[in-house]
Amino acid sequence: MTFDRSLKIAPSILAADFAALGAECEAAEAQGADWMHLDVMDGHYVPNISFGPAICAALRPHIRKVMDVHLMIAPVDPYIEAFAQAGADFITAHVEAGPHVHRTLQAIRAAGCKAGVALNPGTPAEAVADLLDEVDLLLPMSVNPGFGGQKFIQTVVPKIRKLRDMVGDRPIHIQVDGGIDPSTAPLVAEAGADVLVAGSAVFGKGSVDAPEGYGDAMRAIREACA
Ligand SMILES: O=C(CO)[C@@H](O)[C@H](O)COP(=O)(O)O
Ligand SMILES: [Fe+2]
Repeated sequence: MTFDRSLKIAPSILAADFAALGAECEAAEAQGADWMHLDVMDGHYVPNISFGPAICAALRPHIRKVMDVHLMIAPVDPYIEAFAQAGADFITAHVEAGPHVHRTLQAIRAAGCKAGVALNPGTPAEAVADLLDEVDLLLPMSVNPGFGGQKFIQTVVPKIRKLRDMVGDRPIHIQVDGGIDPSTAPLVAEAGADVLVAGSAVFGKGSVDAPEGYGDAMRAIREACA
């Protein structure tokens, strides 16, 4: 199958109604979401706690498309199998989260998942230069991880360009996460990102009872990038 470098929108359920997560995932997909982004936070690597593998497993039957799990946890390795068992398609770990990133990425692939590596806004693109053979996805963060609804950090734009050059023809997705909305999306898409994570810009615009707002929000992002 040819590698899909077209623009994809991955709503982050961090901004969804936690009391109705299954219905929220179904609503977002019905309204045009390409991937579903699940933010796992441990209160240690980041100063917030969200949910773990049990919630991901419970959501799997409600997600027909790509289940994209963003791990903001340290350590990572002891939990890879649990997220793979939960049904993750992509598992992304932070390059800053441990000393043996190669081992982590290889373990993700060995567990049958696609492997992603995330970089915090203060981490240079070069930090992943020696990892390109081990990854299916690069995630330069456009906010410091831990919370939704933060302001987009502009320095991610030249970093995306640099990562795009480094990737060349390799089948590696470039995902961006944090503060993505119709005003910031075109900047990152033009720089070379193909997967745009958006939390508040999608789930903040509707509800399970009024899901058309999600569709309008995703259309606005796509149109801004066209
Ligand atoms: O990983 C994270 C935050 O750490 C994200 O996935 C957020 O959930 C994005 O939220 P918005 O900035 O789009 O509201
Ligand atoms: Fe995320």
